[in-house]
Amino acid sequence: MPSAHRLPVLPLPLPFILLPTARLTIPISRALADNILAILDDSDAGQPVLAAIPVPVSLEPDVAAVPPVTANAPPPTHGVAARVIRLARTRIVNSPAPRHPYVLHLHGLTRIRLLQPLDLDPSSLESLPQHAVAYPPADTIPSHETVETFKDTALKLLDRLTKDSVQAQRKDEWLRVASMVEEISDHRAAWMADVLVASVSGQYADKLYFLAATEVEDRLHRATELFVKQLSISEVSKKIATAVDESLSRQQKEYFLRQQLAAIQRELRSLNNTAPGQPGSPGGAGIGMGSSGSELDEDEQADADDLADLRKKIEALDAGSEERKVGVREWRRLKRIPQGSVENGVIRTYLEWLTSIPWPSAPASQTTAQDALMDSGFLTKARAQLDADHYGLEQIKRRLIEFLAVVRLHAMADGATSLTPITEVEESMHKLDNASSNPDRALVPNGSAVSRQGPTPIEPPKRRKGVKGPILLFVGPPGTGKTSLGQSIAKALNRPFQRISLGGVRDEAEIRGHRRTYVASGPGNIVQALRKAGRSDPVILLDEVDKVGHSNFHGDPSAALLEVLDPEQNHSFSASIAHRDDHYINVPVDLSQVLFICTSNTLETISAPLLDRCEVVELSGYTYDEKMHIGRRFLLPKQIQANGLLPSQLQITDDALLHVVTLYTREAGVRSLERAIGAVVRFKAVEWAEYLDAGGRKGENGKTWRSIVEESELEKILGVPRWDGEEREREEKRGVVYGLVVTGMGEGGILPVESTALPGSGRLKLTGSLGDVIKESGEIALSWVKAHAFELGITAGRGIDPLKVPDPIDIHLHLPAGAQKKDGPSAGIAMTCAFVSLLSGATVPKDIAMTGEITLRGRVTPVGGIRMKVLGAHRAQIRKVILPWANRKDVEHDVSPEIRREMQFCFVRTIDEVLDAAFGRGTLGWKREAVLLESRL
Ligand SMILES: Nc1ncnc2c1ncn2[C@@H]1O[C@H](COP(=O)(O)OP(=O)(O)OP(=O)(O)O)[C@@H](O)[C@H]1O
Repeated sequence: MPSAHRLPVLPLPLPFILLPTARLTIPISRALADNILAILDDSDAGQPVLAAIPVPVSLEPDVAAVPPVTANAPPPTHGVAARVIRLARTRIVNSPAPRHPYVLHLHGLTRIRLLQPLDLDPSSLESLPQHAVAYPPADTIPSHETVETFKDTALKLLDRLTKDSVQAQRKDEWLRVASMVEEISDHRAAWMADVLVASVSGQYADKLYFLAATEVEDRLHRATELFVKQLSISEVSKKIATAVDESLSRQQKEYFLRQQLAAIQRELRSLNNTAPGQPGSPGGAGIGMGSSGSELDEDEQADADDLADLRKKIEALDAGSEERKVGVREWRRLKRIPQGSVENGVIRTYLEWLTSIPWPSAPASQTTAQDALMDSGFLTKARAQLDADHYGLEQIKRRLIEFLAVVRLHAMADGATSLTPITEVEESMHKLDNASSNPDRALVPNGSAVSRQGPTPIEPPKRRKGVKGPILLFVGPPGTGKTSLGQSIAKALNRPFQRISLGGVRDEAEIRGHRRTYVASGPGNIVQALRKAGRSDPVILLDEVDKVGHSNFHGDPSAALLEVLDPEQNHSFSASIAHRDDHYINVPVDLSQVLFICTSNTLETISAPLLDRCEVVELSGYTYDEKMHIGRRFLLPKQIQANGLLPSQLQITDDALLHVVTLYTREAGVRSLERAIGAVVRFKAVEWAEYLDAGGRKGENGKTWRSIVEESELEKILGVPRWDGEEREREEKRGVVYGLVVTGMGEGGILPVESTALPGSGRLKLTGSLGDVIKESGEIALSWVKAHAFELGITAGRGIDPLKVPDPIDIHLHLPAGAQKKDGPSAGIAMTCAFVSLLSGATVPKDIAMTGEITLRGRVTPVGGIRMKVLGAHRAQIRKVILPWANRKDVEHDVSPEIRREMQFCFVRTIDEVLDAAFGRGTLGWKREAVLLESRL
């Protein structure tokens, strides 16, 4: 270096390095900044030039002073002359003062060399010692080959950098540099080398080595070496990245290949199955990978099979239908979502539900149901079915046959070209029914009754839209055959039967399903029933509709139920299909083909809108006689079969059965009778088994086997009779009268009305969980008795309060079974009789029971539940019932002739008549003229 000059030396600590043409920003200490400022102040030119010399000393005191890469590096004498562009103070808010609070911006100008190596004492790094520097000679023109090699390598490196750049802007920059390199002339090549080496990343030592190259030729060689090294580094990293990528895609490839393999195995297996003649063929054995595979492979296989099944089911859905669209959409989502994820499972479950619902479009077996309806002998067969399953219930069976006839007419009207309004059809049905009292005659749609022996063949309709009719509501106590009647209707219609228990349903979602956003969501019970039925036209029995919850924070289940029982669809011939949504399925589900039947124990708690949609069919309960028949003809054979005996192996005598019916059960239905008969049959089955075990001769205790069950054996089998002596315990007592009630379960029975007098001040006390209406009835009854105390012979003169004279008393009236709530006006006459009995001393016989509402003027007005009450009274062995005159028609219509024959009915209009009927004429000291006189007043 020929010329020498003195410059302040700025040591560049590790890892900073500045090349000619490049720019650099470094943090510096306050002391160094002060020194630079001092130079700036002295400088005339404004931007002083420093000698920037890279030194192997770190800015951070704890970093090793000389890193290994620089161990063989030349001593710190080489650097660049750098112009100070800017000195600034860094501002970091709320932070302690940094050790290097200033930043210095430098611009590299040209290579220089210190004539004396720099002292690496740390204190000298803070000062700017003046050093003598030498400038290199002016650049010569390098050889063309050297330039070409340099350009070649540089372009390769630039190409790699362009390819590896992720950002588009960076790519463009590299491309621009590459085009510059291509066009650079030989004498500018060395300058280009400085620019490129400053721009590409490289190791500190390599750059230091490059900086020290003062000769042009040498500089280009060193730059080429550096590029080659850089290129190989980036190629190696690329290779590593590709290798990682490849290993990932190999896994994917393996997965797809496995899937294909599974599909091929499946196909081969089905081929083998269809060619039973060559099960052991070499080809087949060779391919039989399934046999050598583990059970884990089988699991995978089963999973793939399930998916294939699901796909087939979606493809089987009617093209263009809503369910198909949703199915396809969800299937696509399923394919996108990784297997084993929660979402995947959720979609699969949904698709399984969606495809398992019997959509009307599916190739359904409704034809069988339709054929059954179109069969001209349909009603005869239906009647036979009802008779085969149920004893008695004549009126109900007649009503059901009417119902089925309407269903049939609807089905046929659907197929007819002009649609008849439902009312007309129903009217014609009723006319037909009235015209034809002959049970041997069946109803046909053309409005005439014809003999069953020669039914007119009916032309099947061209179009089939399912069958409709009013919604039946069976109301009655438990065990009276509501469910089994529903089953018989389903059998008659040749449709599947499903029962949905609505008792205690509080959550709307139980009917409508949960939205799919809920974890473990699923469809509602209507859709579940449809799936179980496997057809879109089942008979669905909605059990205990009276016990469905009303609006609460879980929604409104009764409103959801109403929607299911949409009257629009059930009371019209409209061809439109009523759709009801299930929140989970979220595709309109067509319920127009479903025949809904509801059951309930009582009408009281059913909401009015629901009641409005239903045709009520009341089942009141059975008499002893009917129970005997049901027991013998239906329940006993059923139990014998259920317990594995033969009819010849067990007989129950009439006396024994009557004993069971009367003394072991008292309910309106036959459920406990069925249980009791079941217990008897099981007892005998055990005896029979023991008898067989003992060699077929002697049974338990050495007795021989007896197939006949007699009355005397019952106590041993069923225990002490529950109702034995109940009648005997009933007493004819002053102040006690028997009323008639219907319980919340719809069961009729008798209820004692007890009254007693105790010292007091003329007050009435009423107990027994009584509601307001029944309490008011009690007050009316007492007021009437007080007002007529003289006429009844209770007081010696008019205007005397029997509760004050001769002694002041209180009356306490109680209705037992205090835990059960009681209300209603029907105990009016019973309470009046109880007060009269208590105050007059006359008693009402214990086999008399009564029901009826009273008015203050002494009139008796009608009450409900007569049939249930009368049946209950009959079961309780009451001989005489006192009923309001206006209820006469109920007894005539609803009470069977046997019961009417066995019991005495007194229909009364006034309390006078009640008292005569209850106490017997002449028992009370009536002063009737006075009553008449008062009546006239
Ligand atoms: N008239 C009848 N003839 C023959 N069997 C009958 C008759 N009535 C009821 N049963 C039988 O009594 C049993 C109980 O009847 P079912 O289950 O239909 O009663 P339910 O009214 O539906 O009772 P719940 O209200 O408790 O559901 C059944 O086995 C049924 O077959």
